[in-house]
Amino acid sequence: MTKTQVSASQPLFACSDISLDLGGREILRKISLAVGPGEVLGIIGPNGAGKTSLFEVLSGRIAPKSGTVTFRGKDVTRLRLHERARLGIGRTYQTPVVPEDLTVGEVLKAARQAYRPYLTGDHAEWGAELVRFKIDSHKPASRLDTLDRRKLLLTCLLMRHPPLILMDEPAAGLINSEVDEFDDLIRILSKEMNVAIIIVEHRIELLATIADRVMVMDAGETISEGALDIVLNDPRVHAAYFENVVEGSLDEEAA
Ligand SMILES: Nc1ncnc2c1ncn2[C@@H]1O[C@H](COP(=O)(O)OP(=O)(O)OP(=O)(O)O)[C@@H](O)[C@H]1O
Repeated sequence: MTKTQVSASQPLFACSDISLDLGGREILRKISLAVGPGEVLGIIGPNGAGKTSLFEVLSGRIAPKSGTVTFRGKDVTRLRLHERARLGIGRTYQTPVVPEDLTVGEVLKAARQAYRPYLTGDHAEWGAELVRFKIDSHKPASRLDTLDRRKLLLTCLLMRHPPLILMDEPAAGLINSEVDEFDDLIRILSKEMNVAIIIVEHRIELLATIADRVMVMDAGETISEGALDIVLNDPRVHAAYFENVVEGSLDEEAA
């Protein structure tokens, strides 16, 4: 049985007909998706397409106007962010915001104690090792650079072995050598540790190596979905990009 068949018959995580209004505007319209264990779904789309708003709904930060979100067959649409996090729905953000007043050790301790029963220091060390984060317990989190902020937050996430991670542009703000390290980690999580990943990512070359499927959004709707090479040749995808970004950039990225 292929991963696609698994996600179609028995998804780990899914949403169905999600619609969302914000500020009196329709932001999302009838979005549906599903992923199975270890499957990677890439989400692309021009600026303002609704990708981050969809993550707000999937992670539980914003309730949709209509539609359902399910995890392991259970309806979690009305569960809040921390309740979904406890179930194993992890999320990373475009901007890695850390608690400015806490030290690295205090952040890790708070993350361990957010779960019942409490996670141990071993769990934290395991997560840190996985992302190659050198724990300096007394260092204020506010003094970490972008890479280490991302690593600290991922350590907090990974220490509880989430079966699903929603990643919103995980390499934003990193320099090239740091990006490579992160891309390797994403591969390990999905391909070796069977973590399902839904990733908003503009870099076509990364999606070409990690994504099992890609979904393209524009103006709050899904306009194409399937294998990367298929969606990149979809006339609707070209139309969406050519109307929104510098002409030819999608072709250049795909080349
Ligand atoms: N709180 C809000 N109130 C009103 N409109 C909002 C709100 N948050 C987002 N929007 C609008 O929703 C639309 C989708 O925004 P969103 O950030 O989800 O898009 P995106 O695809 O993630 O874009 P980008 O690639 O630039 O991050 C945009 O037009 C944005 O202005």
